[in-house]
Amino acid sequence: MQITIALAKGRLAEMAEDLLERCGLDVSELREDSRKLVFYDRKNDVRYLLVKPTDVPVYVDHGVADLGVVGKDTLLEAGRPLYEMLDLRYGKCDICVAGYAEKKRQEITSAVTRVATKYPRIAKMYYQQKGENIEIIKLNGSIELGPILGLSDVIVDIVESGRTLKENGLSVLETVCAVSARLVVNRVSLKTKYEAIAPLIAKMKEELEAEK
Ligand SMILES: Nc1ncnc2c1ncn2[C@@H]1O[C@H](COP(=O)(O)OP(=O)(O)OP(=O)(O)O)[C@@H](O)[C@H]1O
Ligand SMILES: O=P(O)(O)OC[C@H]1O[C@H](OP(=O)(O)OP(=O)(O)O)[C@H](O)[C@@H]1O
Repeated sequence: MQITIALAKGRLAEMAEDLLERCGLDVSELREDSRKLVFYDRKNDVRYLLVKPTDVPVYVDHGVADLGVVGKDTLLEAGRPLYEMLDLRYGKCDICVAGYAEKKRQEITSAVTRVATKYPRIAKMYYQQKGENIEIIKLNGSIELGPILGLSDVIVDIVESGRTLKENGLSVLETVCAVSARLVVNRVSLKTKYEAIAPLIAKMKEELEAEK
């Protein structure tokens, strides 16, 4: 029974390949420098799709992929009804509210806090919880520019080392949540392909335990 795994391209790809390899899967096709988007491990009857991180939850939710590997940030933002099976413990970072430190923040004059972010859903949920009214300004990258250019008061973005913030004169003001890569499964696939999926999840769990 073939299973399809959607993998996020970019930062998280290599670590996902390493983990799959340690679980006995053949990822050699994935490691080839090609422009292909679909890869196979024919021996283990696994098909891999290499897609944009934000598209991983889409493929898994639609059942085109049975499993997916993607960051918790992307999952929260997608808000799709997937089963999150494992915390893979790599790709670690935080989602934070960042901006100018207190002194400069007092200079903010806008009535409603303007929040620049690539994560409108997460930002909305976070401020709703706090009972604060905000205006979201959706950006797709270089989010730190928001407060610098006065486009926004703060940002909600990923912080890993903190270097980008520091080099742009900004600081973490609040931590929204911790992020790491997760294994997600389509709800129907978990039932219909249980015999193929369960051993793979068990093996991944074993590998992650051995790492501790
Ligand atoms: N320093 C970091 N910056 C951004 N993402 C990080 C960082 N550290 C870990 N991650 C994780 O890696 C994922 C982002 O990977 P990547 O940067 O390849 O994609 P992206 O820039 O969001 O995608 P796209 O190419 O679609 O813009 C995030 O969703 C997050 O889970
Ligand atoms: O705390 P740090 O280690 O500096 O990492 C955080 C930075 O990395 C990410 O940007 P990315 O490199 O994905 O570029 P982007 O601005 O295009 O999103 C994120 O949006 C921050 O800007």
